[in-house]
Amino acid sequence: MTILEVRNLTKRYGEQVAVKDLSFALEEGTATALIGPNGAGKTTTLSMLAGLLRATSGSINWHRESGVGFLPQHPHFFPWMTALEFMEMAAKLSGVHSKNALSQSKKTLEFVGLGSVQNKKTGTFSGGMKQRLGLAQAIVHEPKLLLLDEPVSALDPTGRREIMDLLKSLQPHTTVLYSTHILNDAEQMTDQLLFMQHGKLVEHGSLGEVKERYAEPRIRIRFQTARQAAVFAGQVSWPADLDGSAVELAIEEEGDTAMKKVLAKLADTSEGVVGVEQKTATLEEIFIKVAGGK
Ligand SMILES: Nc1ncnc2c1ncn2[C@@H]1O[C@H](COP(=O)(O)OP(=O)(O)OP(=O)(O)O)[C@@H](O)[C@H]1O
Repeated sequence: MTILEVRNLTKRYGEQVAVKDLSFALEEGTATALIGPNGAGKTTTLSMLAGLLRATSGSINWHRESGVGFLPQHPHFFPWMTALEFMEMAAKLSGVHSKNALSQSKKTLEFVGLGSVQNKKTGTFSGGMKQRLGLAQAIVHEPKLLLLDEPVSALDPTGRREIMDLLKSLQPHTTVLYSTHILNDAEQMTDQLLFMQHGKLVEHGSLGEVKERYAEPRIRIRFQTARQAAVFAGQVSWPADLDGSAVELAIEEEGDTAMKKVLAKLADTSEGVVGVEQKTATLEEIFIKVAGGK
């Protein structure tokens, strides 16, 4: 079921078009990563979806009764409040009945790993703790749709992994749309990729679909020594790039065929092979290609 549908969404600031003719849909229970270079229009898009910014034109349709949670890129916490006080306030503002606000806040703080510091002032919190608190305030009312603007970009790798794991554990009950600069994280949790540039959607699809579109089939063969690699590169008829003691072959053939041919060639002539692998483009490589090419 489609939980949110965006059609021809546009936001102008005077002459500047921050978001242009953006259309996409979110299916219930899925995770969508919104990626794109600085200034692409990600924050503007999420702010319009969260209802904080009025669109210049276009439409946003979603089931309002399912509830929406929003984590802004730079959430503001009142430093003199304890985490629990802040959460109770956030819970009430999000429509949690006041008699349930305390218990719901405690439960959510526990869920994001802040249970033991619930009575500490938020002003004393580290970046990672603040990010967890930001996530907690976004989910305290158990929304069906969660919008997160750069939920992990300010964190170290451990913190990022923890937050991503928390987000994954919300699925499939929650539909998540999040922007990120950390493409490795986007690869970990995404059913759909939306790639924005200059306010426009320039690529979208599942991770597999996008990868396939940009895949340049290559086979990488690692040798014990650079000399062995060079000898092999000189013997093959395919385009070959040397990379230290490895050779990368660009072979434009269907799936297994290329690999079979390479293995046959290796069995014939080569010494010192320590590994053979089919390479697929990483999201980072695709990002650079898309961002550089348009
Ligand atoms: N209030 C504003 N007034 C004028 N222009 C704005 C305003 N807010 C954003 N913009 C412009 O709109 C464009 C999109 O900005 P936005 O913050 O949405 O990008 P972003 O993809 O979130 O970037 P980042 O990854 O750096 O957060 C940028 O060119 C920005 O300068």
